[in-house]
Amino acid sequence: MAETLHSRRLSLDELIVKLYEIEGVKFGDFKLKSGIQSPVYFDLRVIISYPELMVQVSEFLWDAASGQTFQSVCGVPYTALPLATIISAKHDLPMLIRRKEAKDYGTKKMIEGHFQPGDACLVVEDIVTSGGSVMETVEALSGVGVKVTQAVVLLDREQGGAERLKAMGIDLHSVCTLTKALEILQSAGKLDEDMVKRVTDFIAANRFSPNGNTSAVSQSVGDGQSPEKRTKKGLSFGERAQLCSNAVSRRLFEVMETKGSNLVLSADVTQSLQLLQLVDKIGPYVCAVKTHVDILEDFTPDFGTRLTELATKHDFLIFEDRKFADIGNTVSLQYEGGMYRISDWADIVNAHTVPGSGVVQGLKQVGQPKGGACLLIAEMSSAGNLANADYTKATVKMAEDHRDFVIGFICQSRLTSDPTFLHMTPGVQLEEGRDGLGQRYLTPMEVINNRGSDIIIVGRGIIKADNPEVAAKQYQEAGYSAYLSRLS
Ligand SMILES: O=c1ccn([C@@H]2O[C@H](COP(=O)(O)O)[C@@H](O)[C@H]2O)c(=O)[nH]1
Repeated sequence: MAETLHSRRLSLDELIVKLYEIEGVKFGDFKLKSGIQSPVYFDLRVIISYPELMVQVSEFLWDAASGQTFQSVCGVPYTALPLATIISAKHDLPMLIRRKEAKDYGTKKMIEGHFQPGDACLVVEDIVTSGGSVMETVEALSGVGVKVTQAVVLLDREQGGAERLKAMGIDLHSVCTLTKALEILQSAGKLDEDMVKRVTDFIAANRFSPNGNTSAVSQSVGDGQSPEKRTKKGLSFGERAQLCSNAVSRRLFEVMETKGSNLVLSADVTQSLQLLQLVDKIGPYVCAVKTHVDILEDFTPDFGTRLTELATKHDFLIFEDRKFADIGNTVSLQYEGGMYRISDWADIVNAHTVPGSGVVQGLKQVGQPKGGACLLIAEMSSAGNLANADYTKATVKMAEDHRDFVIGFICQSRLTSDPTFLHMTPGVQLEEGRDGLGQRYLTPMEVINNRGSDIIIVGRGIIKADNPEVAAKQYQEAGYSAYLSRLS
């Protein structure tokens, strides 16, 4: 009878060669999601077709995490889910599953499985690059009170992920590093010296800093520029998506990149049907739709579901501009309950910071388990508003202190160089000007290119146009070309 993998533990060298043979790792020229050209590409999803190999990988992972104590194990979806399942079954360690969906309607939870608050959980991942996916899972677990201080990965690409996780208090144990894998594959005659050098150079030039700051991310390969020049131009929305540990900001950046839109429609109309019809027309041009649900004269409980269906149809996020501004307990009730049940359908809400950080804590308690996120109002567009420089600075600090739930700002200019924070600016029209009630308008070019914001929020410039769809297209183009000119 042929020897099966079950009958004998593979050595690390054998494991890496096997992964190469099943094309879990490939060498050549690959365009990554971020647009970067890479000489190496990992697709460890293929291991699900090799059950015996999956068992071997799981045992390596288990050994790499040995010596730690956990009450549960949780795989980063999707590739690491079967690996965590095998560890759970073989070592009688209860498993938790993190739902990958950023949103949760109704009763579904973000974390499935039984646990006690304060339980320690081992997070399992197949590959770590920036550490973003591990952090996403850690945050979902932390949101329900499960502690994570240890994570284990099959392959560490050595691009700064371990350091970023360390900065968040998580020790990353790896079965193999990319350097070691290259060494093994070269000795096994699978790679020549030239390819090993190409990959090593690529990794050295593409590292993430522990805090994800733009200045420390050098993406010099692929466009022939020096890291310094590239840094000055800033990162693309796609590159910033990869740095986000919050699922909502990551998704928003991805939608912006994919749809070529940094336009948010402010759907300030007073009839539900009018709003839904408007959104159905404008949906293709926007990355998010902003609502003021309390101005609807005919609100019914199915409003959220209908808007959510349109969000799925046109691939945008929903931002309820509720501007919470009360003590934590009250805002948590306002967010979750009442007749609007905002936390059931809005991906993003926002808050004034005047009550202090309790407002964020109250919102986080409700929103985080449901996959929601929050923007802080750091500056306003209206004439004579009281948000002075100190207030704005304190707001930025509050966002930094709650970066697991706060994803950015409502503001009039860029407030921080941290590429994971989103900057959204209202008070935008194609011509500068004012309305009769103190609203001040800047142009997309001024807001995005000159002031460094990311997103334009446009209401009446679209809604009151003769043809809102044509206007939305114009704003989409104006906003996105201002962003592209900032990058070039
Ligand atoms: O500082 C702020 C904060 C929020 N808004 C909101 O944005 C829209 C702007 O609508 P326009 O018709 O484009 O003027 C509106 O919903 C405001 O509540 C803001 O304008 N300024």
